[in-house]
Amino acid sequence: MTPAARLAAAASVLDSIAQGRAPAEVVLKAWGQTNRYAGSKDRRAVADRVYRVLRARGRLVWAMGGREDGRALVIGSLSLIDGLSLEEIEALHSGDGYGPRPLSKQERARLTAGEGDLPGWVAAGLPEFVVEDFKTTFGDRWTEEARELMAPRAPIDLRVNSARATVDGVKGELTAAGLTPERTPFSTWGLRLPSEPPPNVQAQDAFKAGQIEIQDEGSQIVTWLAGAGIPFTPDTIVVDYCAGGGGKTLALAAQALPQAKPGAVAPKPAGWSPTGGEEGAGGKPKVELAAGMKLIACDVVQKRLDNIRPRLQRAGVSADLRLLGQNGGGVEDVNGKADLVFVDAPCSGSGTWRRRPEDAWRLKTDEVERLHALQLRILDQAVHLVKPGGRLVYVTCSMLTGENEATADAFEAAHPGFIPVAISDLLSTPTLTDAARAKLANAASGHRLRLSPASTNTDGFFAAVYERTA
Ligand SMILES: C[S@@+](CC[C@H](N)C(=O)[O-])C[C@H]1O[C@@H](n2cnc3c(N)ncnc32)[C@H](O)[C@@H]1O
Repeated sequence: MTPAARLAAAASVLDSIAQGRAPAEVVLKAWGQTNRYAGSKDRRAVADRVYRVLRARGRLVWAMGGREDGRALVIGSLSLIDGLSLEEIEALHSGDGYGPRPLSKQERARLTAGEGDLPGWVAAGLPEFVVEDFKTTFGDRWTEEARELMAPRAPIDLRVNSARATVDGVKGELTAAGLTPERTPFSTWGLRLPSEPPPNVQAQDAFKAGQIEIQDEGSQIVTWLAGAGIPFTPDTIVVDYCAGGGGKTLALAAQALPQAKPGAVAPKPAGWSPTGGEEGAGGKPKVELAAGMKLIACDVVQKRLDNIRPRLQRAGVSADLRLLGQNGGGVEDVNGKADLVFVDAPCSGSGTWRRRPEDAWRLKTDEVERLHALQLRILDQAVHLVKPGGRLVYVTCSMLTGENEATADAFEAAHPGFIPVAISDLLSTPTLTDAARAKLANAASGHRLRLSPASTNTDGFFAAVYERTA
């Protein structure tokens, strides 16, 4: 493909992203599959342009006079991001071959007009209502938080399944496979890979053998805090109330598993083979949860629960998967019995915008209000499961007050029987490093904690921890 044809392709992919709800990654993959003439370098170039545009979208829309179509955004990006002159941009828009048609008079005028004084939210690259929220939450730090939230090249974090392997063992294995893993600073079971070149984690033997899962360190941290100090015995009941893809279900389970010894050869699931084999389908897990610890993973979407099953098998753990009704029906037998109820509530996902910048422009204020109401409804249902003296943990991967502090405030007002548990009381868990203890003790506000790309180099997370008193 010519450079011009790649630009035309990027514009059309951007239009498809804007018209639907699918992640940019999925749209790009579909484009590659239907345009077989595009080689790997073409696909890389198109993806690179698309992501550069998505990260700078606010500024580009502003520069192009409010136009939001892919063509306008690509033209704007050539000027504002690549720094090309008008002549160079015109040369790429000759209309020849599969390249984009020549610039219109208006487009030329926009490119020569200059940016002028940008409003703060445009410069920050986030929707206006988000910037207002950030100013209130982060004060002077808001620009740094905004910049890092939309910054490219978020690392790929792995959680080592400590029942199957040691962190150093996996680190050595991945290094031998040509990757460059480093230990994560805060999770003792974490490894971090650079995002470039993109590592194919699923192709690694360690992944196929259930030794690693892709999980952001922030997600690991909130799960470690949730499980901190919970005595995992045969009578312990842990409920992952919004299990979704099962990432935190697996991490909750991992805390109850006996750990692999350093230097030990990691056990592989039955049926495991280096090519993937059938470990997910037929493999009988060799490692079981600490005898009898009961893990219940719930969701309102059956397909999500179905997708957890092979992950559980690969990791060698078991869980009771329960489909909930919208009113929370389906777990009545657990009422008042759970030691830990983990509510990783549906949210805007704004904590992951560095990985999915397209979502920033899809979010509207009324959606945040809808999510806030849903989060409260889910918490109202989940509280019934917690036993007296048991723990409730509310988590989001959101950066927004409306889904974090506002939801926690409303929950606390409605449920005085749930008292705050200070984050500082949970930091001694061996799954956190000393660096984490120092950092999180500072970052916490009593029983509430925020993590973010700028403050902890993780995705954005919020956690609030409670104990049921009566
Ligand atoms: C943020 S996701 C969970 C992600 C998951 N914990 C993980 O780590 O992969 C929220 C999940 O809550 C589920 N959900 C939505 N409404 C619910 C409800 N009323 N009760 C329980 N789960 C619900 C959604 O289907 C979604 O899978």
